[in-house]
Amino acid sequence: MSVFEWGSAAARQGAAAAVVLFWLLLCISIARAQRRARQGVVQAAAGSGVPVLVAYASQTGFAEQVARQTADLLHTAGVPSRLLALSSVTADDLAAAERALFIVSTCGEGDPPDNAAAFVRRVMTDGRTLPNLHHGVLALGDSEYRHFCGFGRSLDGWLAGTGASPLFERIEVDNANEAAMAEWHHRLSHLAGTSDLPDWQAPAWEPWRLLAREHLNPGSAGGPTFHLELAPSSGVAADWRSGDLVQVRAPADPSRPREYSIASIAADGRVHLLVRQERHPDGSLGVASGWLTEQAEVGASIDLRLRPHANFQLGDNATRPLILVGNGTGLAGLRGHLRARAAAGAGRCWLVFGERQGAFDAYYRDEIEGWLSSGVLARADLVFSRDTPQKAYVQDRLREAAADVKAWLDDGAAVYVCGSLQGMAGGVDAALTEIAGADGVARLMDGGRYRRDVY
Ligand SMILES: Cc1cc2nc3c(=O)[nH]c(=O)nc-3n(C[C@H](O)[C@H](O)[C@H](O)COP(=O)(O)O)c2cc1C
Repeated sequence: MSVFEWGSAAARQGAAAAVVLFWLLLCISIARAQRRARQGVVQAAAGSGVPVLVAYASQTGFAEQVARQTADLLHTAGVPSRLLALSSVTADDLAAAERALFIVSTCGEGDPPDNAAAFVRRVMTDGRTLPNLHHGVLALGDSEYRHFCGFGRSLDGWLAGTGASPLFERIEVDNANEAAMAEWHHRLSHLAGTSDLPDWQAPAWEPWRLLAREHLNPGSAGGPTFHLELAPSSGVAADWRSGDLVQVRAPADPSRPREYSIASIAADGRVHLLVRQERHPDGSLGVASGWLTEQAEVGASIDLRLRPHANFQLGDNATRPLILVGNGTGLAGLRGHLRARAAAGAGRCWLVFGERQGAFDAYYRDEIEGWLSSGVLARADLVFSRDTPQKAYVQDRLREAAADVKAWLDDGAAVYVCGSLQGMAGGVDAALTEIAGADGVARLMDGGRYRRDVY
């Protein structure tokens, strides 16, 4: 073997050893990186003991119900969680959380629910980055609206901009669609590290009996409006708070339940509803309103379930003065509160109600007059738009009575608005903003003194 050959063999062996060493180092570093990545995923899934933040923004209670059930399921699987209304989530909460689930609906026209307004104003403009946060978004909506899941989408976009990492792609739920809810359940199982979570339980439908129905406005220029009374067929007393809703399942379209505000209190023993009969341009009846007001006979069995509506209950406002504002069938939710106040015998109330013609559309007139004489109502303004040459609406009456509205608010009154989203809710909001200022309205909203059930 020549020196050259020996040298060349040694060089070859050295080179081979270097390649093997390099390859070994590469393998070790790949294995470490994979282990780190695996740990990261496992940590994001199983967590490090920091509770999972479950935040909800809900207008009529569905998102809140799903959020509660989500927190319960995580708890069952041994994953600690912290359930908060989005309105009370701060930027610090998000910075401290490692994992957060957002369950948010959309209302108005692609807008956030009222109880998300403070979060949008304070946190979504904070400019903070959240690189340590892993998040999941369940966006609840209804594809019949133009801005489907508008708020869920903008929240998700904002989270992406903060540098937070999605645990999974945003799930959009169209009108409580079961497949999307099953997907959410699947994601929760993954997050909890178990395939064994109890099933997702939609609240059960109960048979109720239609006991009475009265047409309240024959001769009106508006659609026929009915007072209905229902009781559980089981005979077992049902329980709810004033402000709550019912969902009704009509036989012609069981997949799309419709919601109605309850116009009575549990002590009445019956759910009262105020239902306008809808008619489509082709003359056909609305599916649920037609069923309730015409097709179902008195005595018929109606599938119904009660739905708590925390945003519209009296809650902390139980003894505050109340300004109750609404139009049309929105009187239902306000009547529930007035009956609750009559039963409790506490607090001043002022009703501002709008409809078309006093001669036909003054629903529950005797009861309202009774409340005025017994003192349950300190004041009632019934505003009939077609009775005066200058059409006037509830928002106009609030403006005319601005000094009194201000005095009531200064006395700590809460404002409850029930009825049409189109026209009325925006008009009332604008009038209140003129009277109390934008900051004043924001303070009312943040303090839970401005509640809306609008549709
Ligand atoms: C007045 C009103 C406005 C709504 N606007 C929208 C909308 O713009 N886009 C949408 O996807 N869903 C819209 N929805 C549907 C709700 O987001 C959907 O019913 C959701 O399940 C309600 O959840 P919540 O009870 O937690 O508020 C609206 C519902 C109501 C009552």
